[in-house]
Amino acid sequence: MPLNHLIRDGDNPDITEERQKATFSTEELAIEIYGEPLAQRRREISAEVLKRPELLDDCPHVFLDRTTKVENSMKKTVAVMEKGSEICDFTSREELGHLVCEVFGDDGFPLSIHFVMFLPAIQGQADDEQAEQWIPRAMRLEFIGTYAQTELGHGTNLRALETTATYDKRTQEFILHTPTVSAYKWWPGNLGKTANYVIANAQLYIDGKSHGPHNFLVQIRDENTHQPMPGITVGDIGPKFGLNTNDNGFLRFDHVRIPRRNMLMRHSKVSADGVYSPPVHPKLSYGAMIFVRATMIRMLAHVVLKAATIAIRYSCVRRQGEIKTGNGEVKILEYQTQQHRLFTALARGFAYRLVGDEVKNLYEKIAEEVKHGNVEQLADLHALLSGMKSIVSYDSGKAIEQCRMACGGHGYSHASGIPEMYAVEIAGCTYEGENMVMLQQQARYLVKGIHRLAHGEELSTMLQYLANTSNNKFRIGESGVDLENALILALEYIARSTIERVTARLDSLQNKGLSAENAWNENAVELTRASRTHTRLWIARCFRDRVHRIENHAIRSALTDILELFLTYEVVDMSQYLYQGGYANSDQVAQVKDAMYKLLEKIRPNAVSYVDAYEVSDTELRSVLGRRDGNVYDNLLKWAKSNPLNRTEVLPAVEKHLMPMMLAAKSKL
Ligand SMILES: CCCCCCCCC/C=C/C(=O)SCCNC(=O)CCNC(=O)[C@H](O)C(C)(C)COP(=O)(O)OP(=O)(O)OC[C@H]1O[C@@H](n2cnc3c(N)ncnc32)[C@H](O)[C@@H]1OP(=O)(O)O
Ligand SMILES: Cc1cc2nc3c(=O)[nH]c(=O)nc-3n(C[C@H](O)[C@H](O)[C@H](O)COP(=O)(O)OP(=O)(O)OC[C@H]3O[C@@H](n4cnc5c(N)ncnc54)[C@H](O)[C@@H]3O)c2cc1C
Repeated sequence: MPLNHLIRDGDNPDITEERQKATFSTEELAIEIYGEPLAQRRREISAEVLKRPELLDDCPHVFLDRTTKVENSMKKTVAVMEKGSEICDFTSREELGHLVCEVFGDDGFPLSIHFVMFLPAIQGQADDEQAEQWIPRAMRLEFIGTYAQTELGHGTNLRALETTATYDKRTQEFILHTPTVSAYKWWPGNLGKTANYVIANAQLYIDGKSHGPHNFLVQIRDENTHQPMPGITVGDIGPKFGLNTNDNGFLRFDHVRIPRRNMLMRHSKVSADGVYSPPVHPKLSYGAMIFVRATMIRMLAHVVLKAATIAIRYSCVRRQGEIKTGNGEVKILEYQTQQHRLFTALARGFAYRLVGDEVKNLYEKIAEEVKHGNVEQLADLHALLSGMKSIVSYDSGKAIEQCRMACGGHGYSHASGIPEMYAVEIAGCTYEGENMVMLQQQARYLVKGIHRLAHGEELSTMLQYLANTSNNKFRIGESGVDLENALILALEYIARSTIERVTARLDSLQNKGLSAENAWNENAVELTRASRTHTRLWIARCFRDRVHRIENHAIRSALTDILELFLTYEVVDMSQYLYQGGYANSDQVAQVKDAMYKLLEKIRPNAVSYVDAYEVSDTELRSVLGRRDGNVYDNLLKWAKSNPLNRTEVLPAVEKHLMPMMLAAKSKL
């Protein structure tokens, strides 16, 4: 009985051959990733979706124009709401998330920001009475909401947002106003044509005094007619690099009045007579961003694993060139270069996915404490998430792009599915805090860590490695030191030495009289590097600990290969830092590379089984190259023929423009 559960009759023999080579059970690995009940429920949900044409696309959605894409997703939203509860448990985020991926793919859908930001903002920042008033209605979808924070002129620097919310004691209302063009809200997802309500972030003014940005619930469209409310100007911002099914929008408030109790008042309050009570932590109104930064790690990893699924499966059915002349053309996955770009992407996908679970759990624990007023761990969480969202969004983007290029010309076609995945995923470098800015948020925390250490103060668990100054020599190959430990210690050294070096430079510039701000800006690139090395270490350690906890021996062994590949790749990628301070020599770095190349060979026979175990259905994958059955060429031809440009043999535009030109050219002879 083969260990890979996806073998079927009629599949491309080249892919069946791969599946027969599996050395671990793909079903058991799926259970390790998703947990037993969910792994099964995901399959059942996928099977149910296939039976319901109203949940499926009539044609590949990349052939549709934007208006039709938006309409299509609205139509499917209604079908999901009507029939979805027969298919999945709506109270389970995981089940619902899977259903959404099957039905909508990556490109957005009308309720995405309602569920990802609007509801979480209310859940975290509304007081109990407000939550009781708004959440049940929002959950029943009596209205749709979004999160409107970014403005035309400011997204990063929240303290400079221009929208105002001025308290009018006389009527006990806030007046929401957009004073300039640059103060238009710009970008919020599903704002353009869908949402009835927004959580608007605006500068709170009471008696002429500013209290900084706060969140307010504002109705922008009538619940019955969907017409903009008085004082509201709203619309879609136009096509984007990706996410074109999403109607990201613009919004202007013209002295819009809302009741006092529409300010979200769990943490900050304004009494009827205009007395302001500040929150226990000044950044609690940033809670919805913290939530998304925590959850986006897994979403981004999911996209990497989908791209890896496509490129690895395709690389087993694509034959091109010979390794040994006369022996016939090989599957392109036999090339070491192909394995290197794809298996490292696979390793990053698994690492980010499993570490993403840990981040989510940590977030949930700290969010619960914050809800009860304990903000002790908020700074640690903010620093961690600032680094995580930056590293995972950027390195996932690189991995997806490698998967795309590894598919050659067909990777450039939308038939591969990867261009859209890349366009959606890479937005993660920008939204929820532009990466360079977020890396610097984390760098502040790291620099503080070095200063605390110098003053003999206690460090948080996350930073304790900064005190390990005896780790100053690469121990690869030493007896009693296994590969994993040597690599983790090397990553610790890289992070510690980078953070120490940049902190020393900052301190020295300030000692010479430069202001703290200028010294910071002069070192900003190095500070972002310090953040990156720290976060990559944190991911590596967290991934290692997760793999070590696996009880099933065969699965632990399968994921240990992936872990070791991940660690060797990370160390090789950052090896220039190992030479600083003489930690390692070039022979030792060559040893790491050799270990990495051996791991590529070891992973090769299981490559298809690793991605099969991640279990993304063909419906969700929306890729001709990544089909489970490996029957790529016939289906590429079908896909091309179904393209609307091929509906007529002679395109009306050819008749109208080119033919007259050519006829005229002939008549001149
Ligand atoms: C895959 C398909 C998916 C598809 C799904 C797609 C969904 C996408 C939806 C996207 C939605 C959005 O983008 S919504 C909009 C998101 N916007 C953003 O993320 C804006 C980014 N900007 C910010 O977060 C802020 O402005 C930031 C850069 C942090 C600076 O804020 P401030 O100026 O207020 O604060 P600073 O002076 O820098 O910092 C003062 C102190 O506060 C701390 N601090 C700052 N933020 C903090 C926070 N959140 N929690 C705790 N502490 C915080 C700092 O560490 C400092 O600590 P000390 O050092 O100790 O003093
Ligand atoms: C797909 C997508 C969906 C979005 N959805 C929403 C949404 O639902 N709701 C919402 O409110 N917003 C949303 N946004 C907006 C998003 O949050 C912002 O675009 C993001 O926070 C970046 O801000 P910005 O556009 O002002 O970039 P800028 O801050 O203008 O960045 C431009 C450049 O300036 C640099 N820079 C800026 N400040 C600094 C600094 N202090 N130090 C160093 N460099 C700096 C940046 O690194 C970057 O290179 C979305 C954006 C996208 C792309």
